[in-house]
Amino acid sequence: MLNNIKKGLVVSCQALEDEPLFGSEIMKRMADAAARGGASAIRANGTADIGAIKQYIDLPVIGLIKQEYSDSDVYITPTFSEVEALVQSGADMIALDATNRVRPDSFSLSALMRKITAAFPDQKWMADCATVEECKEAQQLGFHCVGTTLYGYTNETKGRKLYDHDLQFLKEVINAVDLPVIAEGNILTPEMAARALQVGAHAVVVGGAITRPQQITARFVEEIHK
Ligand SMILES: CC(=O)N[C@H](C=O)[C@@H](O)[C@H](O)[C@H](O)COP(=O)(O)O
Repeated sequence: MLNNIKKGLVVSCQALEDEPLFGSEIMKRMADAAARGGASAIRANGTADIGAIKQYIDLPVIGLIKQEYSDSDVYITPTFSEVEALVQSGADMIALDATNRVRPDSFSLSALMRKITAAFPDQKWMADCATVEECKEAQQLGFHCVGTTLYGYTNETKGRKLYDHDLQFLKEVINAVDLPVIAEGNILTPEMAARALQVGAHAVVVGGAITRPQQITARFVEEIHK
């Protein structure tokens, strides 16, 4: 899986229930469009979307389940039960929140990793991180790659964007770990994606700039009304 996406573009095809494109019929077509455009893999949320995409096109899928819990801010594949569902859905790699935030039931990331790697020894794991320390920790815990997915989305990193200072955070992560580093989060243009690969990212994930037309429209509207 990681070899297949090397220096490639992973397109994140996600629409939540409150978004206009919500629904597996639409997401599988979005994934088909990405495949026809040359994507090397798809990132998708939820077993319904993942199943539909895997049936419809022939690309590897990085799967996650966004699930909110009242006792935690962690919402990307927070617990064993989401992992179990993702394994059954056939996701080729599973992405989990690997931040240092408290997880549901205060179950630690290291305990969760022990449990899931024992239960599903052949599965590949991607760590969605927000800090360099979290990426280093993820490497220790046995993840196969790390992503910059949550940079700017935790209290500790609020207000920051991956593209700040010519991708400084991404470069720091690449220097700090030996694992493949996936550049993900707020990559808005082809030039930014190319730059992420140029500075050493293994692959780049682009979501909203390709698959969330409401975000794309809002950027156009903001620019023309400046
Ligand atoms: C922070 C969070 O919840 N990120 C989610 C992770 O799967 C998705 O909502 C993003 O679309 C994805 O990371 C790609 O990023 P962007 O859409 O910015 O290209």
